Amino acid sequence: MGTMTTTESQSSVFAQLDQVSRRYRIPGSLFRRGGERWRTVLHDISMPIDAGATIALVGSSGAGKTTVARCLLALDPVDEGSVSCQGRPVLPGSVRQLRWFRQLVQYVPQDPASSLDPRRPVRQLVAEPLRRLGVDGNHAELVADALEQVGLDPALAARRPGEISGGQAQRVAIARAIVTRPRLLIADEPVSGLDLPLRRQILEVLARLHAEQGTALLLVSHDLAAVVHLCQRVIVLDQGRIAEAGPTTQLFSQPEHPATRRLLAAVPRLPVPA
Ligand SMILES: Nc1ncnc2c1ncn2[C@@H]1O[C@H](COP(=O)(O)OP(=O)(O)OP(=O)(O)O)[C@@H](O)[C@H]1O
Repeated sequence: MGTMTTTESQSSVFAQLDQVSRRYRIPGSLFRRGGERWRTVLHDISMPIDAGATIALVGSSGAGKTTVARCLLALDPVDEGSVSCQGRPVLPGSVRQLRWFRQLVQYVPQDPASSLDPRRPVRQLVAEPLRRLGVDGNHAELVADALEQVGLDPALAARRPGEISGGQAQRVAIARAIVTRPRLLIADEPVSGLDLPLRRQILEVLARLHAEQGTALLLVSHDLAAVVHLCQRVIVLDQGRIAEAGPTTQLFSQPEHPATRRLLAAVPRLPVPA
């Protein structure tokens, strides 16, 4: 690595967290003698994401996965370190300041179906990022294209969230996230709470997006089978630190860190080559 020039080492990195720490003030602690108390939930996280990569972020509940995603999305500020995309710093800011970044990096939040405004038809819900970010082009065509990519019947565009199924709503949320044609999609537990056939459908949508559009994926998931199916690399978080990271097959067949072993022990029949 030491022999790499700066240009070479940066050429394939699309976005990254560099030595990021994040902490929260412990509620009520303002009134304690001796000042405020803080709890650090991310410690020194460095995470380069190459263009077109498929990366899973795994770890037990509370390990810090969603916080990493929110820092990377500039939804949360970082207390130390930095976030960048295409070599430009990314700081929480106004829609106008972050317009370039929001077009490139999109998010499917946890439980996306509940984040859809029930009063609006699918067509408007999917078009919303185009309007908000002031994206040029024919919005109706971009919406139709996004709906097609997630395998939704164009006839659904006129319906409201209450008139579609849970799996369809999940796909609407993904369509809304990909309508700006992002280069990185961050999906937080996109298949949790879905039954097996729906899980497969959603994973296929994400796999196709990567295969056909070259979109990089960062998947936050407890579902290690989904991780094996979709992601080339895995990052294991444990108590706010990176415990272990590497290619999925290698990491899951020869886990070194106890946190990785614990995760694997909870899934007896993971389809990983020995
Ligand atoms: N707004 C907040 N204020 C204080 N503490 C927070 C806040 N958000 C998260 N935390 C704490 O940060 C830690 C990491 O939370 P985070 O949601 O990132 O974990 P996670 O790995 O995504 O968990 P899960 O798998 O349960 O979603 C947890 O201990 C959580 O309680």
